[in-house]
Amino acid sequence: MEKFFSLKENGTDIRTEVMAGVTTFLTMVYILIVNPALLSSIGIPFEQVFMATVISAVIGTLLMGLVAKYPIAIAPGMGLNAYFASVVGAQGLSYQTVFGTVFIAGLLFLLISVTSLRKMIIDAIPNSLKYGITSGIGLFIAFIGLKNAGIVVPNESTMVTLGDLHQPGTVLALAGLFITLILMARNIKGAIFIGMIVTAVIGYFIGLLDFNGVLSVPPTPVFFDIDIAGVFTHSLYSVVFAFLLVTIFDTTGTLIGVTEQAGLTKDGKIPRAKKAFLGDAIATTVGSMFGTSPSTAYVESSTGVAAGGRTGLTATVVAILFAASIFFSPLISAISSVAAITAPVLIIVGCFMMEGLAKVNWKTFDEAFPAFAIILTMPLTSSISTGIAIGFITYPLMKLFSGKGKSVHPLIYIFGVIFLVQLIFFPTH
Ligand SMILES: Nc1nc2[nH]cnc2c(=O)[nH]1
Repeated sequence: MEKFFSLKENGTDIRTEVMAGVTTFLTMVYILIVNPALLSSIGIPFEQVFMATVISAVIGTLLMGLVAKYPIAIAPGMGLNAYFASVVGAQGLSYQTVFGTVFIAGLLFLLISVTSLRKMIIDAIPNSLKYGITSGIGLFIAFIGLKNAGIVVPNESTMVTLGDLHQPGTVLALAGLFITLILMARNIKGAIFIGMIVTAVIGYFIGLLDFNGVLSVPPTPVFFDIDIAGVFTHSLYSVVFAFLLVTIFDTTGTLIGVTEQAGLTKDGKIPRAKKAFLGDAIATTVGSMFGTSPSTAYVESSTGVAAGGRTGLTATVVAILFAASIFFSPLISAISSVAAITAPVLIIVGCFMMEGLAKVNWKTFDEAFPAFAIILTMPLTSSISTGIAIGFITYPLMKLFSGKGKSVHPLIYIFGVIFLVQLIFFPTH
């Protein structure tokens, strides 16, 4: 094991790596609760999503640990699951058809990962768009958290307003949010997970949470409940594109951030980037076949790195813990059914995703405005793909008008025209 993971070379040992793996697992295990909660709200059977979430997290994270050998975990991303749900709800599409879009995005991602297109796309996309998109998703999921908790409600004249803070569910969500924030401010490992459990215990005693047991035989996974032809009959190309772009940007940004933090980059580059991308692409494709939205490298991996994790052993430990979770479906199912328990997580993870805004050059207006336009429109239109489109349209336009048109990669102009045509003539979600 020492040799396989080059533990000594990376200045680490088995004990540190195991502790780092446990830390990362504790910070991201909420996804096993929140992902089925979000996706079952649009009709996908809870147990199908639960098993699909475990399967994609285990496959993606194992590939990251054993093949790419990074202390980085992969699982279905927050934001993309919410976007998935909004596409199904808004257009009356079946979830099987939207799984078809994830499947095609996964295959394209596989193709891009093994060719030079990967580098070209990553190099061509400016920081304002890359980080604007991740941050916009952060606001988008935080808004969903606020709505689910009843903290923000519809209003005729202002569209949204503050909800009734006396409702039991809203009070529980606020209590859960503050408990988790206190744990995070105290740097407690697994603060999000512990916060959810404490909120669930309070919820149980005040009668908002019902559960029948903790352990059971794992549910049977559902395989290939998917409609690929529907993607073409409904022309869902912009949805495929949104899934594809977001997974590529998100994984790139997270890989750069976490490998830099771990001191694993070489001359500013990520060694074995191709293998890491392949891990994510495979997890996304397999996930769509079992029933979940696209997977991505998790920012929460930074907690394991902070605990000393430097090698693929950390990720392997995370994968083993995810695999062991399949026996806890009754407990997870009960917790997922109470929005007040999952809403604080959506709000807090939303904050994590805003981190990239620091990398946008706010002093240069033609860089700042496209990023601003993305983070403004994503939550307000409840659409990640609309936010991406607005970013890709405004960026080259701003550069052209400010006389810097030549500094923009031709690919961005092509994307800009495609998004403009799509937004005007084929508005999907
Ligand atoms: N980078 C990243 N980390 C996450 N953690 C939870 N969801 C996400 C996501 O969508 N992207």
